[in-house]
Amino acid sequence: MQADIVTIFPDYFAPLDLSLIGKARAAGLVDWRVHDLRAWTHDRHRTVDDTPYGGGAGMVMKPEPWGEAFDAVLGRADAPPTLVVPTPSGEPFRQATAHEFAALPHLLFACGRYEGIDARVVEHARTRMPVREVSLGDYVLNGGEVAVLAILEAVVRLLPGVVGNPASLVEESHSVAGAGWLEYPVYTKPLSWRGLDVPPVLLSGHHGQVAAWRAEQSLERTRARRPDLLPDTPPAAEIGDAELA
Ligand SMILES: COc1cccc(Cn2ccc3ccc(-c4cc(N)[nH]n4)cc32)c1
Repeated sequence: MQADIVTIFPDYFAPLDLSLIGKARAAGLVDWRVHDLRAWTHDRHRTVDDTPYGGGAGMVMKPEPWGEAFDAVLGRADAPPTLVVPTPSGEPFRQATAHEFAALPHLLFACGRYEGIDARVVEHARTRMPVREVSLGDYVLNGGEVAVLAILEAVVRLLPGVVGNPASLVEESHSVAGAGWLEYPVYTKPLSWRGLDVPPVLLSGHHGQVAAWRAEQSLERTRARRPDLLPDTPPAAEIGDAELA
């Protein structure tokens, strides 16, 4: 997979060379290039923003540098990349989205700042490449860089050969392979820690009983914390009331 990242804060992506994602790059499983948007400015102050038409607080990112940055990336690409634009108004980025992105050969990430990017940038981009505007959640960041770091980690770890034990990708929370329930609690040595013991079932050696316990734990957690993932099951509090009734 090839990823191009356009940002006014290229140093944000230095951490990518650490950890698993860095190893994936060294193994040739993914390559990314970080581009400073200001490379496509032509004024003395390397201006990337201006005041919003229609008034309002803050500044908006000018379209010209973005257009030239995309021209440069497209000009070097054999086929158009998919443009990924983090924004509070995007479609929710979920595990299923990560799987979709992991199947794509080339991603181009646009990291906005200020109050966002002039809308014509995405409008024009749609005439020459697929575009996905994605939100990481219902909260507002100051820019797209943190979102791209999260998206890249979620996507690259799904690439074949990146994660040591592919089986560990199957049981995960929100995994599309599983029921999409939340992760069950995990334990390791010591057996007892500060008066807290490992659940005995996990020491039983009965794989069926362990699997059943883990499924129940996942379901219980999902009901309590994410009833939205079980659309036809009311939240735990209501279940308690119903059982008491
Ligand atoms: C565009 O509308 C905005 C309204 C108020 C602030 C900002 C700040 N901002 C600039 C670029 C940018 C890119 C992504 C995000 C973002 C994504 C998620 N899930 N939360 N926040 C926020 C961004 C933008």
